[in-house]
Amino acid sequence: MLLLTPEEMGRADRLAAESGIDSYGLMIRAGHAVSAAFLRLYPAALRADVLCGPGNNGGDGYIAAEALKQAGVEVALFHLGDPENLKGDARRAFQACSIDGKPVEDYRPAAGAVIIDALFGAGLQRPLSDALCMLISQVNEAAEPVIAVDLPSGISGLTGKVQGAAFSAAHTVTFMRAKPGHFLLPGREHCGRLDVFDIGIPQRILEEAGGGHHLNGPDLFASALPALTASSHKFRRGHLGVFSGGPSASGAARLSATAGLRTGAGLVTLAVPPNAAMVVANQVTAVMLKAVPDVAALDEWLEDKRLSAFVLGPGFGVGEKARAFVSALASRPLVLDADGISSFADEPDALFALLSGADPHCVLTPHEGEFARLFPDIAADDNIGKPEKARRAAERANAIVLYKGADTVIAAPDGRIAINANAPPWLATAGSGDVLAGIIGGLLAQGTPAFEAACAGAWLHGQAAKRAGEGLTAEDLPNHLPPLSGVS
Ligand SMILES: NC(=O)C1=CN([C@@H]2O[C@H](COP(=O)(O)OP(=O)(O)OC[C@H]3O[C@@H](n4cnc5c(N)ncnc54)[C@H](O)[C@@H]3O)[C@@H](O)[C@H]2O)[C@@H](O)CC1
Ligand SMILES: Nc1ncnc2c1ncn2[C@@H]1O[C@H](COP(=O)(O)OP(=O)(O)O)[C@@H](O)[C@H]1O
Ligand SMILES: [K+]
Repeated sequence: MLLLTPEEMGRADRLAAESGIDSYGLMIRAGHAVSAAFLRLYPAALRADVLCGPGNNGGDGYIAAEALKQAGVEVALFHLGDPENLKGDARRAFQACSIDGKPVEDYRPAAGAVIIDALFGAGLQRPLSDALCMLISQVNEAAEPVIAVDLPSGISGLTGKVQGAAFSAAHTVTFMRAKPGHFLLPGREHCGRLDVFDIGIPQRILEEAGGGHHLNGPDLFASALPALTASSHKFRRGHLGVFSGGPSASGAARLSATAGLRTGAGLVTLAVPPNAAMVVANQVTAVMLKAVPDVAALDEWLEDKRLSAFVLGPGFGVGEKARAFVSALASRPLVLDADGISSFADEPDALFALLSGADPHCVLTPHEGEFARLFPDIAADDNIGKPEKARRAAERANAIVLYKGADTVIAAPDGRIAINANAPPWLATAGSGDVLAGIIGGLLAQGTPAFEAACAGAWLHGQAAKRAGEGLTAEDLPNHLPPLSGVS
């Protein structure tokens, strides 16, 4: 699903105005969506406390306040700054509002009221003042429900970051399209339940204004998933190679291998150091085994062109052997995870050189610590959010970067960005990342392009976790993957 950044939403606004759409009409519909949400969600509320800011977010608030008054609700109105300074549509909305307001400095939360937060939305530009931070923390502590207009004030719609302080809303009402900040952390947690209302901007304008950011879901990858046909044969379903660590460190690679097989790879082979062969042989059945002691053996194995993708990293061990193996694998579809990433901490440029020059066919799957090892300067840049960090990393590495976390972001060197939001918190369990690497490897092996494989992998991983339920362990995940033929 297309997401719009605040800047893109502003562009959509301008394009809508240029095409003859009445911008005040948009504001009226936005304000009415907010008042309707209040009436639907809180029919027993004693009062609506509407807090209006100095821009169009405040304008939506004035429209909502008047509509609630007309519906018979007791409304208390508070404004930030002098409302006589309001401009454009917000000024018109203020003038059309028949409620006398007070300065927001006078506001004290009271029991039984529902707060409508119309202080700042897409136009938030800098951290909030100390006085506003204090007000917001009082409201959050009072724990009366907050309905946020567009975004909880204090949350950046671009990055999801808190600018000083932010309301913890029970509901957020936004318009036309959600923004990245609704799904990125900590923004997602401040939004409560998110409702997106259509206020009448045509789809073609939204598509012209936006394009980079998407919410991850089947619309991004379903058409690129492998489809089974009557003539399918295991050799046509791809052969995934997964590299294992030594005898005491093979569990992670076994998890990846099982996940790759469950995702539909026709064949999966665990490549093991010879001293791990017996241990691993005792643990696997459908997954095959091959002793690959060194790079010479790997080069020989790679002559088999039916091997169509690889996973390297889970439990592999950090060091020279990993770097040498990656060097041999760099031109093939590859998921580089965990130790495979950390092995390049001292020389990330060596990895980027290996991956440069071809169509991106490698998926890097760092968690926060691994990301900082490969991209220390990007990780340390506090001025940008997670999607931009992932995008810059993808561009630098010429690879798909799947930046893990509760708000996993997938980015491609060409600028495509997907934010994944279907993962339940119980996915934070040992070995779940190894399963994710295997799912993506299984898709790469079947010919799914790298960006789509990474997006599908993150989404399928989240769905499997939901289906397995709370208390799952990583071993449960492959058994709960949804059938690919049902993904649409
Ligand atoms: N298509 C759309 O996008 C529509 C948007 N509407 C509303 O318009 C809003 C965006 O309006 P604006 O662009 O006017 O932006 P906002 O109303 O979010 O905020 C802009 C105002 O806040 C001030 N400001 C920014 N950060 C501040 C800070 N930290 N401390 C104090 N003041 C600060 C700015 O100087 C400016 O006056 C949306 O969030 C939405 O609620 C609706 O009216 C309907 C249509
Ligand atoms: N709070 C959370 N909510 C949802 N998913 C999470 C959360 N924390 C981590 N995850 C996901 O769980 C997986 C953990 O992977 P990783 O950090 O590599 O752990 P491990 O090495 O133990 O497998 C990632 O896919 C990550 O996105
Ligand atoms: K708001």
